[in-house]
Amino acid sequence: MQWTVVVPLKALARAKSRLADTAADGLRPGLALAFAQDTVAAVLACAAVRDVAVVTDDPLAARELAALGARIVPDEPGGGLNAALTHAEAGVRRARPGCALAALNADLPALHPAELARVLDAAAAFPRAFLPDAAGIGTTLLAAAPGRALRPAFGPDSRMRHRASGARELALDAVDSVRQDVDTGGDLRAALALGVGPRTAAMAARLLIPDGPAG
Ligand SMILES: Nc1nc2c(ncn2[C@@H]2O[C@H](COP(=O)(O)OP(=O)(O)OP(=O)(O)O)[C@@H](O)[C@H]2O)c(=O)[nH]1
Ligand SMILES: C=C(OP(=O)(O)O)C(=O)O
Repeated sequence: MQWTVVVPLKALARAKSRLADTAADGLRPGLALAFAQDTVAAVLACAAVRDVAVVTDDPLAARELAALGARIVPDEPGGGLNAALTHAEAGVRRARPGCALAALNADLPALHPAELARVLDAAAAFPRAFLPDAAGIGTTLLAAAPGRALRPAFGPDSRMRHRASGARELALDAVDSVRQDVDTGGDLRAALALGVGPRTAAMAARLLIPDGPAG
């Protein structure tokens, strides 16, 4: 099965507020963009992915991610993450009614295309499925089979809420790069230890965070 992946991205100036103690205000937008670029580049390199739509209102991010090959959907509702995803879902399904659709966070800088393919292949067996994040509280990926609505419930305790919504929780080994979202300085170190994409590695060097396995 070939997937359309929707990646939501907040305006960079407001993004990654929980990284305030790791990256100064002047560096955080660039760091959020680097995460999104490395995430989107890995999604585009995934054999199970047909195309990528980024839903965002950020002009710089839109330009940079379109240059990588993503389609940009304006965040017209302006009503937060789940409204943005549902809006993008409607547009994608208007254009291609029979597509399989997955929502994936933009803060997965260690994302490995082969691991994403394994998660999407596993999700294909269920009407709706999701992958919990590395912390075990949130969600990094929510998938809907052709003809099924995504019904996103991202946000606080989204693992519990996606489970309660009837989506199948995927229990997979060795997909750490798809689970490792970066919300805190500790998450960033964990992602660096997994191995991040080139833009995040360059930004981490500016933050003076050593790259490679955590000691
Ligand atoms: N298009 C869109 N994307 C959003 C919105 N809110 C969050 N996102 C994206 O959804 C994913 C999870 O976002 P959050 O954890 O809520 O926000 P964050 O910027 O990553 O981090 P914090 O500011 O620390 O909460 C990230 O990819 C965000 O960029 C929104 O209102 N619109
Ligand atoms: C929005 C979510 O992500 P984060 O962990 O980045 O808040 C979520 O897990 O539902």
